[in-house]
Amino acid sequence: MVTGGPDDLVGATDPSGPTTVARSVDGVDVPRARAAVRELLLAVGEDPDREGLRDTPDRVARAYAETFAGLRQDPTQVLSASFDIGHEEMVLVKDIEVYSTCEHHLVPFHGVAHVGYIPGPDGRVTGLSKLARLVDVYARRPQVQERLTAQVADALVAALAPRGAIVVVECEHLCMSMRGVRKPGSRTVTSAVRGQMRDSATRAEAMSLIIGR
Ligand SMILES: Nc1nc2c(ncn2[C@@H]2O[C@H](COP(=O)(O)OP(=O)(O)OP(=O)(O)O)[C@@H](O)[C@H]2O)c(=O)[nH]1
Ligand SMILES: [Zn+2]
Repeated sequence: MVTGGPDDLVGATDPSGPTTVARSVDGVDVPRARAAVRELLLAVGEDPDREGLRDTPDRVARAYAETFAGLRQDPTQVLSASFDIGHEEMVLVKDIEVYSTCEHHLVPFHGVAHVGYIPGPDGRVTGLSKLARLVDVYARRPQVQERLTAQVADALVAALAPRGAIVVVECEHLCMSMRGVRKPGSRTVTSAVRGQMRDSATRAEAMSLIIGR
């Protein structure tokens, strides 16, 4: 897994950016991203050389490296730290903040995720923070909410072999708020339910824990 920081710094001079140019940040080809952002600014009728925009292609390239860092992260590594505490009842972490990017418009969608599971017969659990990290791995990619929800549930099942798992994601999509149909405040709710969590009583228990604020 790649962590933060420039992978390679060269002292090159670029007419559209700062003197020291990061060639690659977290695996993102920065010169290429810079050139693309500059083109976009030109395409919408802006002047990328005016003072306020001069460093924008570089900033956006670095911001994208962070926004899409999940493309280069391995969810199995995130969940590798599991431990046996003999707990066989439901574990649920709710209201995990989600910031992701709609793959159709490349604008954010944001909200919360609730991630729960029932450990397998071995009582193996993972660290609570790892559930939030798992959400981030899949959120920091160009995404649709349904896939994000299913990927988190499936990664949990693959790594922990739990009896059951549930993931509920509630997000507002800025592509529906700030443009397009322009319906600010609408929230999309998606769920992925696996294994014993599909049983109606268990599912109802999980949902009541999620809904009960
Ligand atoms: N199912 C699903 N749809 C999404 C998600 N994010 C955005 N969308 C939708 O993707 C659709 C793309 O529709 P298109 O007709 O191809 O694009 P568009 O002309 O920009 O559509 P409008 O947003 O309606 O203006 C829109 O209906 C969006 O609301 C998501 O996570 N899941
Ligand atoms: Zn969108």
